[in-house]
Amino acid sequence: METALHQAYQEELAHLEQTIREMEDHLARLEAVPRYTGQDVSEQVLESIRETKRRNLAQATPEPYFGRLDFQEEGKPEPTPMYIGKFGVEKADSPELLVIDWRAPAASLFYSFTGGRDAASYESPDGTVAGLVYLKRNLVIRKQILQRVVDTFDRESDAMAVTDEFLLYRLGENKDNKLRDIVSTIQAEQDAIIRAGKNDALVIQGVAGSGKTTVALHRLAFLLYQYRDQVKAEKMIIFAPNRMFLDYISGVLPELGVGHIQQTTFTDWALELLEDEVSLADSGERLNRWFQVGADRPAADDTAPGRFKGSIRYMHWIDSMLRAYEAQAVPTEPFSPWEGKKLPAAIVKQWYDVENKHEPLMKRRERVLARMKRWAEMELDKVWEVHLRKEYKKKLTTRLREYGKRWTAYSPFAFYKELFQPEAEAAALVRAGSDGLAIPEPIREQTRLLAKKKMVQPEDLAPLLYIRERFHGIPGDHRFDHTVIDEAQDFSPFQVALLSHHTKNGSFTILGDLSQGIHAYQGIHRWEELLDLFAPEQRGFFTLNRSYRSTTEIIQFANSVLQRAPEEPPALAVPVFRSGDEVELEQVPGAALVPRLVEEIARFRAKQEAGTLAILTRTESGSTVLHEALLQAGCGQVHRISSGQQHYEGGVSVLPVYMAKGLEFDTVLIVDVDPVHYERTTWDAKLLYVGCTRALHELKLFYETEPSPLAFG
Ligand SMILES: Nc1ncnc2c1ncn2[C@@H]1O[C@H](COP(=O)(O)OP(=O)(O)OP(=O)(O)O)[C@@H](O)[C@H]1O
Repeated sequence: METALHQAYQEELAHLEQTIREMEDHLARLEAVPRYTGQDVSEQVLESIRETKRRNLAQATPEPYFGRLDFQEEGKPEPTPMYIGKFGVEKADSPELLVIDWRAPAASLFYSFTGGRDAASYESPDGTVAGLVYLKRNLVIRKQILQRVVDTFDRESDAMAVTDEFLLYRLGENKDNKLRDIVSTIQAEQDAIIRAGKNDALVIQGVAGSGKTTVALHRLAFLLYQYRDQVKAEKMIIFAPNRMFLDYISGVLPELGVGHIQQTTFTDWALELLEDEVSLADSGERLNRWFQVGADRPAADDTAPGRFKGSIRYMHWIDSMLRAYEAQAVPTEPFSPWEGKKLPAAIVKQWYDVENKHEPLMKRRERVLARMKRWAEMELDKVWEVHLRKEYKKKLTTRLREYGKRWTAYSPFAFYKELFQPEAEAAALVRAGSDGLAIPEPIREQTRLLAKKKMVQPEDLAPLLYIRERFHGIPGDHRFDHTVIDEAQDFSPFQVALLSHHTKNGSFTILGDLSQGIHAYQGIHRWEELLDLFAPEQRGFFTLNRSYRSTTEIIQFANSVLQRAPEEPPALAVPVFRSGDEVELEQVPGAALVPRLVEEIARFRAKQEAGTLAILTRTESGSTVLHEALLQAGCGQVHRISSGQQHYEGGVSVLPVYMAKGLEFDTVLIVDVDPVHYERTTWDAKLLYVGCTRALHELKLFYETEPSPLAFG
């Protein structure tokens, strides 16, 4: 065994040296060709090909590949080794490949092959390619140095079967403050999602730590490779829950050689499209209200403003209001540009209802008014008396302006605001098309009060954009080639329906976890709420149940939290077998908590590779107080993460548990795990579950007198 490993290492060392020599030689030759800056189109194309090769070679040389697969295609005399890396690299003087891009069809076998002696196959543009796998090997190369060779399958050896050894080695590493790519260890169930076709709306329910975010980012890189003639990076967009999270994931795409993909939050995107006509009511205050401890917390049912205004029923209500406006907008009197001349109202209506029917509402208005002007000018040309013509022209301008005023042009916000006014006009609109939906009085009142200050809540943004779309349309070139929605359990059906209008061909990756639905006052409660927005043949539903982030002990503990909740959990995470320390639930009297945490931080910092540690509090005010106390206790640099945070610094952080969603830390310490802060409710169970599943290697929970019923018993 030892000898075999040694031989494999020597063989790979020689191959690596040879590959690097060839790559460096190739790069030197390309660098020697002077950059073409002239106007000849074919020369420009050749230069751009050379430039891509230069870039790929420069990016690939430090770590040219991470995997090797020996595959004997049916009909071929012997197996051929394929080396798989982040970037495809050709030989200098032939189109033969030194390294295959991980996204290429042949490379898919490296991920989908999970062992066994039977024939394996992959799909290529020319059809299915079948054959036998002889060897699957993982290689770790850092800065051109071969660090590790691990065979996960060897047909020649009886001792070997596919194991997770290499995956476990990668998972055991400490993390810094950024999410990383996983190209070398993508698992078969993740690969199926990454390589799914472009024109499907994929909805992925994945347990905490199952790699949803990571998989979505790899999928973008795949789509850009596979459909390079149809999709452009700058036409793809990722929606993430907050700016700090965007900062946290910002490293993955550049690592995969992909740039220029738009990354935003729904709020930022919407406010920009609305040209900042409105501002958002204080989001920190809103979070504090929803995440407060005790009986005053509002119910997260369908009457919660976010659920109500995020529903498709509400979208239909807005629709009916727009229809009412459409029906009533055109003045009913004829247009008279001057005495004695009339354009019958029926003709104006005909121009509006028939000729411009397919235009958005405000464009229709503009077009009809322009048409009326043209009609009047033509009539004016028939007037021969010069003095009358002059007089009529003046009148025409004034009367057209007055007519235009009677035909109200709204901005999206002005229109939306009207819908909540008790006054006559809104009442008329309501009568004309309310479709029976009664807006609960508290919601109406709150919307009205905020609107007076030109403010809205996050759940008003989708309706506002919807109105904007109906008023002005969405230009074709403003639509996205692909849209990713991360933490989609916090999105409303209205938001997703709206985004589907902004996305070509229903090309979506929508991912989330219902067990982490801690914003249930605005998000979905079942995936069907989103799936039903897409035609059955155009959607796909995937589940990821294996959790890669945390140790077995942590996952088992987190699962037990969900199981102690009153409601049955949707799906429990299955840990990858990576064992670590037991989860600790520790009683610490109030005054002793800060010294105890200081001790934990010191112990953590003393480790060779310290990584990241988070202390999770139940509320934002709790983290402010604790952060201050830790600083007072001389704990050194500790970051406090609050809502509105832009960057994630790593190191030691104190934050409310709901802000930790999507992030991960080597060590997690959760305080106040008692019956007051974490009651036996489904909601609190989800919160505590989110907290526990942030930990990669170590999890400790603290309580003062009695542990939370969700953590014990
Ligand atoms: N195939 C894999 N190989 C190595 N690491 C992986 C793999 N899949 C996931 N991971 C790691 O697991 C961790 C969790 O990944 P990620 O944050 O994408 O999961 P998630 O499902 O979005 O999590 P959550 O819902 O809890 O926020 C990351 O550290 C990621 O690198």
